[in-house]
Amino acid sequence: MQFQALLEEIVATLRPELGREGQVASYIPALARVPAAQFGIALRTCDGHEAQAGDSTTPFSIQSISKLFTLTLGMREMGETLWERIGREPSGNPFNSLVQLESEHGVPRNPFINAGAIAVTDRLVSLFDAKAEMLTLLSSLCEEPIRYDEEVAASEAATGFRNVAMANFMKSFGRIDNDVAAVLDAYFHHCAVRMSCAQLARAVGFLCRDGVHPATGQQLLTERQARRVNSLMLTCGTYDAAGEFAFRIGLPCKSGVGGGIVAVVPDRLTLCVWSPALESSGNSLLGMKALEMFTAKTGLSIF
Ligand SMILES: NC(=O)CC[C@H](N)C(=O)O
Repeated sequence: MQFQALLEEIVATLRPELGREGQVASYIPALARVPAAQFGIALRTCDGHEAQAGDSTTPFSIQSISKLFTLTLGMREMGETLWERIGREPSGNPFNSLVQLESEHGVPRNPFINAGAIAVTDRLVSLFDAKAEMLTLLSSLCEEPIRYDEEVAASEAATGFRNVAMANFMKSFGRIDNDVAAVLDAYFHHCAVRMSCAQLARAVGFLCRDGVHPATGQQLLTERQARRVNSLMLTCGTYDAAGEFAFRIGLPCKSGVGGGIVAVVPDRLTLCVWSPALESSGNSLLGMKALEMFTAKTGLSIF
């Protein structure tokens, strides 16, 4: 299949729509300054062929896409015990909602909402330097150094009132072991990783290869764990728009409020789209359109 030509066609079709609809995330001041009129797309097949178009090498804030890698580290280190403190059900609520936490005794619905990622991060902080470990994993998957955007991390720390509330609330139920400030410092940094579409398409490659690290050939997750990450992406990866994503796109996806979305076609390829303007649930508007075009034109879907 001519993926390069297809990605160029998608960029050419959607470019005229840039800046017309949606809003750049404004609740994190450092993200509010990102110019909306940018759009990139990149893919990598399981056997290592890459294609990319538009602003595919421009680094952006990966935000909640980091929750995928936080979960990967948690599953790799803890196996089944990870699920003692985190559920596996879609929340049907915004990613930063607190409402279910009270009646559900501080156990977040899933690892892909903020509360869930904070709970997984707490487990990682108990094991190692979670900030360093994240960069080690991402740099190894991308085969080049990956770094934090300290300005974004500081901006989140200064304004992340809901995340502070959530972490303290979970701590009050005895669900957070470590100092809340230390857990949030790691969480905010993870959200503030800077990567491009091309790097992200490569970094999630293990999810279309049954958990095998694309560069080293090592088993990062077991085949069963990789399948489970994909199923969680489908049901929970795009917050309260997960149903809409399954309906329109039909692929496991994980989004972030920086405007990036990664998607997996199991056993075939991984892709990443980026455009900063978001719809009301916090997913990239043009990113969703691009993925919809991609699946419509290729017929690739898990259904
Ligand atoms: N959906 C997102 O990308 C949210 C991540 C953001 N850093 C937050 O904690 O609010």
